[in-house]
Amino acid sequence: MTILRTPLADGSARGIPDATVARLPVYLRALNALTEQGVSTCSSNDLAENAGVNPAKLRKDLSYLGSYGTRGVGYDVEYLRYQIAREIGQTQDWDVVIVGVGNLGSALSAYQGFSTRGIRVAALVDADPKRVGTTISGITVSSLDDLPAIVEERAISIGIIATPGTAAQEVADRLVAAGVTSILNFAPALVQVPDGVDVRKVDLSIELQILAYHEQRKAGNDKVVGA
Ligand SMILES: NC(=O)c1ccc[n+]([C@@H]2O[C@H](COP(=O)([O-])OP(=O)(O)OC[C@H]3O[C@@H](n4cnc5c(N)ncnc54)[C@H](O)[C@@H]3O)[C@@H](O)[C@H]2O)c1
Repeated sequence: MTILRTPLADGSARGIPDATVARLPVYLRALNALTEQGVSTCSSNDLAENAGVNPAKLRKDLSYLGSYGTRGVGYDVEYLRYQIAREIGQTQDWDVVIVGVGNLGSALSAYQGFSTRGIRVAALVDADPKRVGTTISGITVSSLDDLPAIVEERAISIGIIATPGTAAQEVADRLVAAGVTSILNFAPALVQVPDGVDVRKVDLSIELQILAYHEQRKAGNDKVVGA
């Protein structure tokens, strides 16, 4: 039996390209589904099909983890789940703080799907005195001034910005000063952070614009076909 092992580039998550890291949760979801179906081993083709990616891309992605496929047998589903979960930090729970609990922040705090990914909304913070002290999704909203104490007490390293764009930089600065080292920014503003702090920006309007672009092209193509 030949064990196929590809060594890690540098043995750390930093050695894995961002695009691969972004696909790892998709593989994990596909592996979870296979486990639920009672499947214990799977080929890269099966896993790729379940994950909706090209098999060559999947094999390349898994090679960054040190792929543990067995020739003729495939991947051990349970072990691969463990490997991916470990790589993306899902073997431990991560407490996050949401800053800005208006429409979006409240909705995010109520979302049940984070917990299955090891993400726990541990604290809610807002600048509006009318919101501070209220309870949303079972969590009492704290004042922005309490952010350093909250981050320290709960050992929070991830913060979500759901404030208006005009407040985003100030909030990012406060999160970083409090000790947060990863930020998910929903506000429509770019924020500057020091080295060592990771920021990811989510912009649903850009995603929708991309779909609108494809719709426009489809409509254009239809015209050409129909002409
Ligand atoms: N990225 C996306 O895809 C996406 C989608 C929807 C909304 N948004 C953005 O998310 C943000 C929130 O949207 P919303 O509809 O929830 O707005 P909202 O007005 O309902 O809520 C904003 C909240 O932020 C609080 N806030 C303002 N300044 C603050 C500060 N300095 N510190 C802490 N809290 C502060 C306000 O008190 C309020 O509770 C906006 O910037 C909006 O543009 C992004």
